[in-house]
Amino acid sequence: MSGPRPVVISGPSGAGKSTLLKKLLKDYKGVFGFSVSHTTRDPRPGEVDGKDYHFTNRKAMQEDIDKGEFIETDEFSGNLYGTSKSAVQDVRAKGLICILDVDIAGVRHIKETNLDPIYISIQPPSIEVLEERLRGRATETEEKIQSRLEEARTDMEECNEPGLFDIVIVNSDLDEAYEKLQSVLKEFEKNVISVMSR
Ligand SMILES: Nc1ncnc2c1ncn2[C@@H]1O[C@H](COP(=O)(O)OP(=O)(O)OP(=O)(O)O)[C@@H](O)[C@H]1O
Ligand SMILES: Nc1nc2c(ncn2[C@@H]2O[C@H](COP(=O)(O)O)[C@@H](O)[C@H]2O)c(=O)[nH]1
Repeated sequence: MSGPRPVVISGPSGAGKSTLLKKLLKDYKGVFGFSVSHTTRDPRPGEVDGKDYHFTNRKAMQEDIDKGEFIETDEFSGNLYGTSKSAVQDVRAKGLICILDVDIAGVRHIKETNLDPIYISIQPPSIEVLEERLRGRATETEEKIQSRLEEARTDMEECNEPGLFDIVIVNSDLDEAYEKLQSVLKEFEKNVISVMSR
């Protein structure tokens, strides 16, 4: 694919990916665009269909998967998630750098495609802090918190696997993590340095 390299952001649920991405997308309007994933989970209060996710059901999503409309999909904590080809194309058609937020299985699936993105993992400082953040967000049932923590343990172990990520950013202090994210993007996306530095 031509154009600037997309950016894949991954990391445990609750590590702070959306918080960092929302800030980046707001601060760099006209530079980055978000690939809106599909999911079968219910919307959280404040989430907007078509902006945060394309909220769907399993039958409809499976039909679209069978038609070959997805780059990658994964089952995460009891729900299906996936990146459609059109989600990425829509962003790229606008000339924006496409940002994808996917779990670690999604990272592995994308590695088998020709997308050729930059891979960034956002990690929490510890599983205890992650649990506090997930509980503090107050969006999950106890059962879902436990399932997300289980997925997180695997993610935290696997994120340092050689060659899997270009960079792992530990999100302890939000401002520091955001600084690091910006500097990593400026380094990798040399063609947009001037735009980002304005
Ligand atoms: N550095 C930080 N310090 C303290 N709290 C943080 C920090 N970063 C994020 N948070 C808070 O942690 C919670 C989880 O953050 P966020 O929703 O961005 O995580 P996420 O990685 O996008 O999770 P998910 O994958 O489930 O969407 C939010 O309530 C957010 O405000
Ligand atoms: N493989 C994919 N994973 C995705 C996609 N969109 C989001 N995600 C990941 O799901 C979990 C949970 O997200 P939440 O919004 O329910 O908290 C998180 O790790 C996301 O990164 C996708 O299209 N493909």
